[in-house]
Amino acid sequence: MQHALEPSFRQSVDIMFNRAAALMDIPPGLKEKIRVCNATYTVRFGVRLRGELHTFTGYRSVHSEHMEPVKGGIRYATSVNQDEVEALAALMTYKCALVETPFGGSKGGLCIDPRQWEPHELEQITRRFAYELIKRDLIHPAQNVPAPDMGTGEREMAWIADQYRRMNTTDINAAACVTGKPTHAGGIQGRTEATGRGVQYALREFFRHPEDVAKAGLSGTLDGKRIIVQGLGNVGYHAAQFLSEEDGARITAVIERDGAVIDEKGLNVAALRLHIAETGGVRGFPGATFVEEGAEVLEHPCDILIPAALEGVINMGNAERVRAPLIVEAANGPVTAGADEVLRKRGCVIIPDMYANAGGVTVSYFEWVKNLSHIRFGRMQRRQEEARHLILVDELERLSASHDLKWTLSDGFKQKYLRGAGELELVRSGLDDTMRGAYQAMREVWHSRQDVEDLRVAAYLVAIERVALSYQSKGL
Ligand SMILES: NC(=O)c1ccc[n+]([C@@H]2O[C@H](COP(=O)([O-])OP(=O)(O)OC[C@H]3O[C@@H](n4cnc5c(N)ncnc54)[C@H](O)[C@@H]3O)[C@@H](O)[C@H]2O)c1
Repeated sequence: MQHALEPSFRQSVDIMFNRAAALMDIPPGLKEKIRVCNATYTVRFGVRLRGELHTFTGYRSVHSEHMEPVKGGIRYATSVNQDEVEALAALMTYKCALVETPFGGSKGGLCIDPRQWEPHELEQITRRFAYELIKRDLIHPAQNVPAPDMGTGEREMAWIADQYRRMNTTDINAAACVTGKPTHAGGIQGRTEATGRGVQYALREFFRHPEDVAKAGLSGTLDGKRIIVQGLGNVGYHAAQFLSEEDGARITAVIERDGAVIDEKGLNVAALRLHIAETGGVRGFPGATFVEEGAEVLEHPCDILIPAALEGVINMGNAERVRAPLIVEAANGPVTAGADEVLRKRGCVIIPDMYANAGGVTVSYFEWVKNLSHIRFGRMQRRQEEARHLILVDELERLSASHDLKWTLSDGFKQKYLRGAGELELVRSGLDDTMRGAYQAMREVWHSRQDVEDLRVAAYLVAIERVALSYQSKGL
């Protein structure tokens, strides 16, 4: 997706890293150690399908093991290559450090168009790929824990978990070898929508700071804001759905593979998703204007642009024409280093990928912890809550009796307080807390240092500092 003369995705990430690292007082050798990708494993394997042997190429990169396990999704797309996987693995290191999930960075990919294969064929391919990675501890609960990314979801994660279990029958922590599993197979509630939910929480947090909103030339709240979304997949769909349903934003355009649909009054996101599932694209969605050249819609006027599909879509070829004052990088690397500079000079505010899409890894962390603890997430907390509220209820009843008050506590009241927090509530509040905390960390750097121009450099500064501290305290 990069513009022909631009650096590659990995080089683009390096340029962004170096821009931040240049402002830091850490030894050059350590900066270099943090920047480079530790190792990339390439595998080519054959699977007999439809009477023929098909060879597939896959990768698993480990960017940084300053903390283990390392963490990062597995992508299925024909465009997957080593450069891309290494760039994505690097972003995982910085993302995990920024939101303080105790993981190093990793990423995997398989060169495949998943739409060309039947589910049972995909299962065979996924199990074979997983076998290759498990054999080398590149999938392992204590060493390397994948998750879904573009082209994969809970179905693929369930196959990977089962493959690991078959190959490690005595590992009691087998379920923690991968996150993003279905809830009935060791997953956690709220993981599927977590990245989109995180995008919503990131935007909410941004709009809680009028000073930051003004930097983008905007004002007010999310209510009524015009949003363009590219990619109505897992991340884009949930972000668009939550922002329109719960925050009053208008999704004025959606860009997909086959083109874009526009409706200034606001698209019905759920109906559009259904239309895509039924027809394979956005073309023909009732009541909306269809544009064949979808990418051009990235340049349409709006308040917020949310690229949620591929890297490099905002590049030197179109950056000058992108009119959104605020860009939220729901995808990884949607803005190239060159475009980043152009947009920055024009005053566009970018909420960077390593923060904006960190909701997925945050809730993956909760799932991993749940799997390792072998306790339903929220159960311990619920017991504590119950104990606290029982004391409260007792106290209130005692007080009302001792003061001869003419009321007693209703059963409904008692129920409400005795219910405690369920899994989904805990996941959501944990995610919200994480997104708020990480924003505050970035914001403090952004506002307190004259030499920090934007949120991206602020995010890198926070992340690199934490990784450096981890390496320094361990010794290399
Ligand atoms: N899934 C996660 O939890 C997660 C977490 C963090 C970051 N991300 C990042 O978010 C992005 C999207 O991931 P996802 O999981 O939503 O993938 P997905 O496969 O669920 O959805 C991707 C969507 O983009 C669309 N698309 C593909 N090519 C396009 C093009 N050229 N123009 C317009 N639309 C196009 C696809 O049709 C699909 O609807 C990726 O950059 C990924 O790395 C995903």
